[in-house]
Amino acid sequence: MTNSAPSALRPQHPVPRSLSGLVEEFNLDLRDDIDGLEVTGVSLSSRTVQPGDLYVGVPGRNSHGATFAAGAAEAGAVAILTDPAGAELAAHAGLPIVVTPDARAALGAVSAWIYRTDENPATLFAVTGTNGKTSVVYLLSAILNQLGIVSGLTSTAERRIGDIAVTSNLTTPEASELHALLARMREAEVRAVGIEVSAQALSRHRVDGLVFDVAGFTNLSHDHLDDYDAMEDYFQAKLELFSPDRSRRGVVTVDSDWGRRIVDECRIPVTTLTTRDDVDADWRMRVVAESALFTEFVLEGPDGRRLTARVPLLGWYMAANAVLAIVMLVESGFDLGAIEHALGRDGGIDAYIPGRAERVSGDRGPLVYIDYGHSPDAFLNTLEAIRKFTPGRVIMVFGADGDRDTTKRAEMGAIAARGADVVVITDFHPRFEDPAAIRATLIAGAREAVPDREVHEVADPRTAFRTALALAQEGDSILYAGPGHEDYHEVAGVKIPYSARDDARAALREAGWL
Ligand SMILES: CC(=O)N[C@H]1[C@@H](OP(=O)(O)OP(=O)(O)OC[C@H]2O[C@@H](n3ccc(=O)[nH]c3=O)[C@H](O)[C@@H]2O)O[C@H](CO)[C@@H](O)[C@@H]1O[C@H](C)C(=O)N[C@@H](C)C(=O)N[C@H](CCC(=O)O)C(=O)O
Ligand SMILES: Nc1ncnc2c1ncn2[C@@H]1O[C@H](COP(=O)(O)OP(=O)(O)OP(=O)(O)O)[C@@H](O)[C@H]1O
Repeated sequence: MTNSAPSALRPQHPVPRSLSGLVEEFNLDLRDDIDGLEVTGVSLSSRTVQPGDLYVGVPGRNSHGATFAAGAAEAGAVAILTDPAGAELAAHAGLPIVVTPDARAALGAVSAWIYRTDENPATLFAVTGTNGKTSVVYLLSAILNQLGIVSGLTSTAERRIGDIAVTSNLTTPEASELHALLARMREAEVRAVGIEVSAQALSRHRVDGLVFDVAGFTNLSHDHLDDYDAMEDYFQAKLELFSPDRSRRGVVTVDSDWGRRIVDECRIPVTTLTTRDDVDADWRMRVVAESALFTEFVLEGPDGRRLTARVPLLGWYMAANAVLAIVMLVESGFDLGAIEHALGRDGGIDAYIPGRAERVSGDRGPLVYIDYGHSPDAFLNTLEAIRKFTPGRVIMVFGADGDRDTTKRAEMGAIAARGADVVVITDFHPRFEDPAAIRATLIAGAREAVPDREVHEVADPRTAFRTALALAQEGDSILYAGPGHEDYHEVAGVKIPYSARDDARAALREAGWL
């Protein structure tokens, strides 16, 4: 069972720390009297302040956080930490002001100090890469549970401690939220944590104040070129995870040149992993059996070490994600034999990953998968995997994010047209963009790649899915890519409730397939 009431998980029994102690520890510039004041938490947003918090006001794209100091005071903040510009903006908010040159850069260490996350820390696993981060984090957590280790995770989908979960808004939380989560996990006696680390998190100080025990790399492909000028900048952002300030050791998938570059350019000890026959690596994975329901693999490593296991998931790449999780566990000190024993006893890795090639159809009718893939490479891999087990036609429903990397859209259209027999193009999160223009770019990409591909343009996602379903028969598969686990649709700044998983099930019932 899942409780999703609070929007963030914080320690339930925080131990107050003196504000003057904080000022002294970080050599902060004090502008007001703070004698006797204590802090029990830290928040980067006035909307999430809890009584006793230090409110941290940082400049953003839209506004300076210090503008919201009065709101933070009203919510119970005891003081504000900000930069000199923020100090002026917050001057009349009625909060004692503490100043540092770059408050965002200070946030990680300050949060670690307030929440004491360096005391008795759990083993920390970080996962980065364009695709597969969420999957690896869930696979890590599943294997840890099978080993009897209490674990926690933070992913694009949710932050989770055992049965308690909250929905995520960012892939990697801001440092204030991350340290609060780790403090809460310590209260729950969590001994190992899987943390999904985005490039943006590394560029924006979100994982500051932590050193990961093991960092894992999946792959790198075209995405986020709205946040980074070029693939090289995006790569450099990820490479930073493999530096001594960030991680003690690494496990790198070297299937791509990007992975090999991490090995060459990183400054920590790394172990390598491949799924390819033509690539050298310390560990090698081969798929030995697969179906629409599972993928079985053999993992071979140094000194003749070997493990056979299966994941209840579709596609070779899920086996690649699983072995990355396994080698990361081995690098942190777990015994491969013990892992094999635990997995063998349970018939494989007992993982459920919300919205990643998640099958929502039943025993009859077309197979329907809801997927979070929203990059060209994710489309390519998922389509290939589905094609393998589809005797009939593959029908793909998808759209593209508005206000995000526009340069990947034509390629997404092209890959869909090449990999599917029928393409239904719909709206995803148009945000503030014109949805018809986004659809037009996707359609142009599809038409240029395969001029005679059957393409339907259906703006409304509910109708789009029903259009696909009406075209499908027993033996066909429908891939609905994009929404994954999400439960909203973002249009012009408004989040409209919409769960593709629930809606697809409803449509299957209406059609008599469920
Ligand atoms: C580019 C980026 O990372 N932006 C993040 C950033 O926004 P920003 O600095 O522009 O903030 P802003 O809106 O100007 O506000 C300034 C400050 O005022 C505060 N504020 C604002 C309004 C208010 O009422 N009260 C208040 O206190 C804000 O909390 C913030 O601290 O700080 C905000 C608060 O934490 C984030 O919500 C926001 O993420 C936006 C939503 C975002 O879309 N980020 C994407 C690019 C992102 O980070 N994605 C990655 C990768 C995902 C993947 O791999 O696919 C991720 O890790 O999620
Ligand atoms: N190892 C992989 N290689 C290539 N594609 C993958 C891999 N793992 C997953 N994918 C594809 O990427 C999609 C997203 O997977 P996942 O959510 O695990 O990645 P992610 O890195 O967490 O993405 P995001 O940061 O956007 O959440 C999957 O549904 C699948 O289509």
